[in-house]
Amino acid sequence: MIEVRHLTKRYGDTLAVDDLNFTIEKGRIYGFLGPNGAGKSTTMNIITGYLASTDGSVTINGHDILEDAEAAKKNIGYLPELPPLYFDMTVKEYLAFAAELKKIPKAERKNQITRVSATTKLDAVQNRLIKNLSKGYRQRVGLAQALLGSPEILILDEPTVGLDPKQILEIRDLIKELGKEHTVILSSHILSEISAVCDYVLILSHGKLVASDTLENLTSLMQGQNSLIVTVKSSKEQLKEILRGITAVKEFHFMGDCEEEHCVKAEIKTDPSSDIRELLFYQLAEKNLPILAMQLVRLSLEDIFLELTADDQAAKKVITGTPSSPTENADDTDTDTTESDTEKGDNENAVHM
Ligand SMILES: Nc1ncnc2c1ncn2[C@@H]1O[C@H](COP(=O)(O)OP(=O)(O)OP(=O)(O)O)[C@@H](O)[C@H]1O
Repeated sequence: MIEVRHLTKRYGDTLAVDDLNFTIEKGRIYGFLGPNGAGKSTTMNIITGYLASTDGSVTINGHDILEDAEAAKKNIGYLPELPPLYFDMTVKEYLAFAAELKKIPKAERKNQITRVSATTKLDAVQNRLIKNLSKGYRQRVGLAQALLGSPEILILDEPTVGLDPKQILEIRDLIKELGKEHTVILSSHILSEISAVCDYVLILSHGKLVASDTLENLTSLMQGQNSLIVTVKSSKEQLKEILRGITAVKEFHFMGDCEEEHCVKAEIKTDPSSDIRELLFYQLAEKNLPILAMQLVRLSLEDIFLELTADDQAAKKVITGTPSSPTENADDTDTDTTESDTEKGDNENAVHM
């Protein structure tokens, strides 16, 4: 649907987009995520034909955005970070104006305006001046404008910036609805927004793509395994003996901050497909070793984002595509195979099975 190949953009000495390659497929909601200055807006402006690239190509449904701009742009509805609204127009006037600009045939304009107004719930404010609308409603007008011409793809640059919490939820729900009929690319630096709305995540850092995968795969790729933190009323030796007998346990280490007396706290890493909580409970119960706390830890998108966009990490880690290529993640894993009881740091006393 959209093919981005070797896309590069320089502003003078600033390399804003650095050899980007990715493909957008039909029917998904894509999250375009990255810290400020990562190159999200620049990439979106190039994909939508608002900005020329320094190098590389963007093809939309087979049409090159530079060589075949009109045909390519027909497939895209764009809501820029600052929507180009005319504040002295009413909603109805503005949508008529936008329909004309998009060269929608005159006979179809009225129907299309009625349709996009209903979708974005603008019916009640058709005759209001845009300057008198709330920011949430103005954003709906921007979305309605993007929907004119029934484009297959919607590109939304930070669509909830500056909205209040209620408006944010309304716009998110609207985007999810739109995702049923359109392929959506949504840029945001709000992680909860991407988690709540998107099926697929592209993470940019310093103009480079550092991750491209489903949210689910990203989590399991980054994590590689499940992590369980337990506090048990036992000695280290007793807990070690039990953990060594459970085949799904990949490694464990003792943590230094057990609050209770005569107890140990350990982090246990297991195969991602295994949940050892019940087995561990029964085995500890058999030995009369009470569990005081047990917590399954999963990586949040925030953890993944911070890891991938940390300056030194971005250069060396690239996660793309299927979950069957986790080797780039291997340097995450502590390969120390020696056993140690010292309680210095979390990874210094790791015991690998
Ligand atoms: N017109 C411009 N002239 C010079 N440098 C620019 C211009 N536009 C963007 N840049 C620079 O290019 C880099 C990428 O900017 P861009 O706006 O694409 O990032 P972004 O990820 O969208 O950030 P934000 O979330 O802050 O909008 C930044 O270093 C920015 O300062």
